[in-house]
Amino acid sequence: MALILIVDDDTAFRMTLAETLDDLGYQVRQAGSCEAGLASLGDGGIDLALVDLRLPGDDGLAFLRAAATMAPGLPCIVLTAYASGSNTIDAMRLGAFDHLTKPVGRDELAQALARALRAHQPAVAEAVDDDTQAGEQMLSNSAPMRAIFKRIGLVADSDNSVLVLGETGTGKELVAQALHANSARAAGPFVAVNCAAIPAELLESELFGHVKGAFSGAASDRLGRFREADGGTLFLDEIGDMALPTQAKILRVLQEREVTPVGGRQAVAVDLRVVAATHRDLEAEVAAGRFRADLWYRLQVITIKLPPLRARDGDVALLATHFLRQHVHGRAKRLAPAALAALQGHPWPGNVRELRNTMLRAIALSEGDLIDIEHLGLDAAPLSRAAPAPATEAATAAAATAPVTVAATPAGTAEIDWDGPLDRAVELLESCMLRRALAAADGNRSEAARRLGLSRQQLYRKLAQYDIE
Ligand SMILES: Nc1ncnc2c1ncn2[C@@H]1O[C@H](COP(=O)(O)OP(=O)(O)OP(=O)(O)O)[C@@H](O)[C@H]1O
Repeated sequence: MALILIVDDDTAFRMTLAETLDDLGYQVRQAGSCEAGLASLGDGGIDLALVDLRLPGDDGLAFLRAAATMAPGLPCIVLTAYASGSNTIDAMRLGAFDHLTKPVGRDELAQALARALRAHQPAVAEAVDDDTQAGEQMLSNSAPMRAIFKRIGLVADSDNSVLVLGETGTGKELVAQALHANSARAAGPFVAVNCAAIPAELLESELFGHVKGAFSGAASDRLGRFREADGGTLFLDEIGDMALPTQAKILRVLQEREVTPVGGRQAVAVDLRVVAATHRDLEAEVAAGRFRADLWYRLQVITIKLPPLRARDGDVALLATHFLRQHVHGRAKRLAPAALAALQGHPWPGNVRELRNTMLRAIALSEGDLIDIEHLGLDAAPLSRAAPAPATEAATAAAATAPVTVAATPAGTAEIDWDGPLDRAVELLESCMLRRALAAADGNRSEAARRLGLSRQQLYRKLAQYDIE
């Protein structure tokens, strides 16, 4: 019978957990602190440890660190009341086998224990620099995101390229930052380039730099993003939007590990890790001849695919309250139950970014301390709703004082044939949303792009595609 050590300072929780473990047929030892847990570990015989991350004094991470030396290979499952990206990532880097969020269901616990005891892998403990924190916290309590946090923890230290996939606003940049912050390169620079936002003719000089006089306007030498990221991580966002000739050049740099600035003769060595991201289906782009297969192979050595927000159980409520707490200054505001239900029922095509913007707008629009359904600006029928909320706080405030009235458009969503071909329906929806966003932004394309969560280049392409003036 396996002997399980529970390390948790919450006596009531520990007792209940011990009873459940007893019920499941395990022997149990209990400890209320990191020190007591390590002492118990020193007594020997422990097959697995269940460890709360938040402990008074030395915390759960300190326990994991010490356990890796005292009992290498001991499977540890981390328990927290509140799973954040960084604590899961840290725990996984320290060799934790799994991560469970309290309250822990009996079935979930039974499965996790069975898995951990079966695998009983040697711990992959490595020294962790306590200062390595992702800039912004990635929050989630959902199972698919917990799996993502674990993956980040496991691959952060490798130097292989990582391809981050996922719909717009799912947090791809945050993943790239977390990979960097938890890697051995954390002390080096993190340089992000949005490949879709830079005109194709400038992208090369932006990425590889140029020498003075390389072209008219090149008044001085420019390092370029690859060399700026030397010793750190280069994040190539929207790589699926990059032109084929630039793709060829990126591939060469990744192969040779050196860059030649535009107009320069001398190649310069670079030492960096590349993380690329796209909301596009790169495999389909490869099949369509718009993305180089050899670059795709090289980038997708490690792939992290973020689930859309609608597939993250419980996260809408968690994130909505988080954004409320983060952005309400002064008197606290709370969400009415109907507003929470509306948030939970919304499909969130713009994912976490759209939720964040919706909350910012609601905060600006609600005068009292209650955020109700009318402050959210979510339409009952999600597919015919207006463009997503503005992206910046300034724009949010502006939108709050100037409510947008949008004229009926020639290509309204009412024309969509719901039983017809999907392509046609998507085209109608897109062109309708483009027109509405342009109307709402008084024809200002930058503002319309922001409302739609597109780069200006993407917007221009779409306007041309639908022949919209
Ligand atoms: N799990 C999360 N917890 C808290 N904030 C999040 C989370 N995921 C995303 N965000 C926030 O949502 C916004 C969008 O995130 P991010 O820019 O990383 O998405 P993205 O997938 O890179 O978007 P795009 O495809 O448009 O480039 C940011 O403000 C980010 O801080």
